[in-house]
This record gives sequence, C-alpha cells and structure tokens, in this order.
Amino acid sequence: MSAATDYLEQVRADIAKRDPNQTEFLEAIDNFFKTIVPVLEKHPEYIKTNLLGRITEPERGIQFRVPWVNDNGDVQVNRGFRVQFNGAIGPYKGGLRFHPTVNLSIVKFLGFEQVFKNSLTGLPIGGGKGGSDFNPKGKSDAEVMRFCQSFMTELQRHIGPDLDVPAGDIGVGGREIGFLYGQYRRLKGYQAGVLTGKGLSFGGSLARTEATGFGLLYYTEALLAADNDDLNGKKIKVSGAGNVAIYAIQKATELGATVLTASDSNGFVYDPNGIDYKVVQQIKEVERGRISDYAKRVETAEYHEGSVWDFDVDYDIALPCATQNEITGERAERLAKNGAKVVASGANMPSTPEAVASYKKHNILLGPAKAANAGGVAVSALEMSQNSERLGWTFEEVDNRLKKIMQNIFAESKAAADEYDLGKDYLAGANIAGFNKVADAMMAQGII
Ligand SMILES: NC(=O)C1=CN([C@@H]2O[C@H](COP(=O)(O)OP(=O)(O)OC[C@H]3O[C@@H](n4cnc5c(N)ncnc54)[C@H](O)[C@@H]3O)[C@@H](O)[C@H]2O)C=CC1
Ligand SMILES: O=C(O)CCC(=O)C(=O)O
Repeated sequence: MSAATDYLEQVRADIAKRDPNQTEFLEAIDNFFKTIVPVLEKHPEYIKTNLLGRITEPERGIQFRVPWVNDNGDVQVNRGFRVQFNGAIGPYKGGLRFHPTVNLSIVKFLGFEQVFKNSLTGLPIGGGKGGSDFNPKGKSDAEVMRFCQSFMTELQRHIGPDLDVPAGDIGVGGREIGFLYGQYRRLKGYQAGVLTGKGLSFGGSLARTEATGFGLLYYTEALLAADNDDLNGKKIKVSGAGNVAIYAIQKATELGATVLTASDSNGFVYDPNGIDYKVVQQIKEVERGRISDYAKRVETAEYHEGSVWDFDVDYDIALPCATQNEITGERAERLAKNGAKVVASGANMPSTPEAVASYKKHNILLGPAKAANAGGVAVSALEMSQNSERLGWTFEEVDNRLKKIMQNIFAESKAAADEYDLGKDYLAGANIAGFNKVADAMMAQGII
C-alpha cells in the first residue's frame, strides 16, 4: 500500500460514511479512484491539500419542490435538483435529466463525471448536472410545458450565462429546453447563453442536436486509427433510440459501418441490413412512439423484447447510448463471445465495474464516456461562444471544430496513458488528462 492508495481509501470511506446510499455516485468515485493512483504518487501535494476530499464534494447542491397541475386538474409534486459540482475552470455546465429514477445519487454521479469530461474538451467550462424525477413519457405537451415552467421558476435563481448553464440529457430535448428558456426569459429577461441546446430561431447552435452522436463516432474513428483500423465495413450494436443513439447511427452509417440494432426501455430492433436513423428519428423524436414501431415499417427488421445486450449476433463495436449500468459483467462476457473488440460509451457510465473488468480480461478497448460522449457538451460550449458574440456559425464550421475536439480528446487521453505506461487503458488516460487541468486550477486558486 502506498501513501496514495491509503489516502484514496480514507477519502472513499469518508464519502461512503456520509452518503452510504448513493450507489451510483460511489460507483463513479470508485471508477475514478482506481485510475489516478500514479498521479497522486507523482503529486504528494494533492494529498497534503486533501484535493480529492475537496474535488469529490460538490461546491453547491440545490433540491427543490416542483408543483404543477396535470390535464385532469390534479396537483402533482416532483423533486428538482441542480448540483454545481466544480467551477474551477469555468461556469458550471451540464445537462438536466427528467426520468422517474432521478435522485441525488444519480445527479451527483453525472455531475462528478461532467467535471472531468468538460475539462477534456479543452474549453472553459466547469461541471454540473441536474434534473427531476418527472417522467415526460406519456405526458401532453401542455403538461410538459407546465412542469418546465414550474421547474424553471425555482432554477432561475441559481443559473446564468457566467454562473451555470444547463442543457438536455435523458428526457430533456428541444421541446423541454424551449419551454425552460421561455420561462427563464419571462422571469429574468433575454439571456441567450443561460441554456444550450436551444432552437435555432432563438440562439441555438447548428450541429448541437447531432453533436454527441457525431462526436462519439469521431472519437471511435480516432481510437481505431491508433490501431491502423477504421469504421468501414464494421458491424455495430447501438443501444438507445434517443438523441445520442440517432445521430450515432447516422454518422456510423455515413462512415461505412452497418448498425445492427437500436433499442428503448421495452426492447430492441435488429436489422442485418442496417438501421435507418431517419425512421428511428421519426418514431422517437416526432411521434414519441416505441422502437417496436420500427419493425412495423421496415420489412427486414425484427423486434425483440428485453435488452439488446442479451441478444447474440456477431459484431465488432458496441456503442451503448441508453443509460448507466446497462452492460453488466455477464453482458460484457457475452459481448466478448460475440466478437466485439471496442466499446465506446455514448451513455454516461453504461458499463458496471464488472463489465469494465471483463473488457480488460478480453483485451476489448474501452472508450470511456467522459471522453467518447464529450461532443455534446463541447458543442454546447461553442453555442455559448456564439451567443456571446451574437453570431451563428455554419454547420460545417461547428462540425469541423467538433471533430478536432474529439480527436484531441483521444490524443490527450492516449498521451496520459502513455506517460504512465498504461498501454491502451483509455479510461485511465481520460481520467488523468481530465483531472490534471482541474487539479492545476484548484491548486492555483487556494483551498477552495
Ligand atoms: N444528450 C446529450 O447531449 C448527451 C447525453 N449523454 C448520455 O447519453 C445517454 C442517452 O441520452 P439521450 O440520448 O440524450 O437521452 P434521450 O432521452 O434522448 O434517449 C434516451 C434513450 O435511452 C433509452 N433508455 C432510457 N432509460 C433506459 C433504461 N433504463 N433502459 C433502457 N433504455 C433506456 C430511452 O428509451 C431512449 O431511447 C444518457 O446516458 C445521457 O446521460 C451523454 C452526453 C451528452
Ligand atoms: O450540453 C451540455 O451541457 C450537457 C451534456 C451532458 O449532459 C453530458 O455531457 O452528459
């Protein structure tokens, strides 16, 4: 045991003592701590100043009541959250998730990951995350609007273009951001830079909708290129059928791969000829329907209930784009048997610790979420830049910048892995590269 491992164990024990029930948050901490031991060995000053004790405690957290009235006139109450995790390198930045499972543990795990992801983008943004246990599924537009208006009535006190800039995540897309922005503007006046993912007619950026999915494929391309390989002819399993999945399917197909699957929380579709992202987009984004409808429209597709990761088919690359912990240890073993060689994470923390161990055992390359899915928040930061200069860039301009940012994230993660002799452990590389910048900023700013 080194001083570094002793220290990390102590910090971990203190966190678990304070918040024993925050299982997702503790999982994110464990994934992170496993990889930064060599950095602490090189920088004893981080131990001396209890940097890890500080970096794992959010700077601020807000929990609030969100009352609203449904279409039947019944009064509903949901819980709202915003965790401002770390502002050392810029205003807090990160999405809002509306899903019945949202609680403080989930918001904290997402906020913690966001700190290092945002640092990796190379842009001046701190990390935050928020959301509510409100479920937009099955609600009318009017109900979603009333909920968003009530949510923003409280949140507006805590956000601002130089303070904290929320965006979308699961259950929060263009419709929700529009309602949230409208209520903010009503209460505080025009401030385009207070939210990102806005509509194009009121300050949104071209390519933000596509950014996380496109960025995931640019990252995957860079990871394959390091092994003299590319996406052409590859077979890919995608999970999810939302914002990230749809544009991941589009870009993967454009780059010559065949995407075999897409899924939602009920089941998945399999099409050996390749999933058509436009059909998924129509069903999920326009009609707000179920992925099972895909098989009713595309003859070559089959619909199956259950998880896409429990379905056996030969493929090369897994792109989990649904939610946390969707790939368990058992599913990772199955993924290895099916011949997959790469897992690039569109979703946040989609692999359990057992799954990550299984990838290592089978020499499967892992593109970790904080690197592979950073394209969304990167383009959000570009949206903030455009809002500040009151200009809008072309799609090509934003897309080119996104591609460079993703290539750079891979290069920096690889360089950090090389520096510490970690081989192709790009999870450790991303954690270290993301951590370095936040650590430098915190050390320079005193005990904060
Ligand atoms: N939207 C963004 O810009 C970014 C999103 N992410 C992450 O990507 C993932 C997907 O987010 P979005 O596509 O934005 O959300 P979305 O709401 O557009 O789509 C989510 C998809 O995942 C499925 N899903 C949700 N919970 C599930 C569950 N328990 N089991 C199986 N499927 C489930 C839904 O049916 C839907 O198809 C999340 O982990 C999110 O945190 C990461 C970076 C940026
Ligand atoms: O665009 C953003 O600010 C946030 C995106 C996000 O929530 C994420 O990266 O997980």
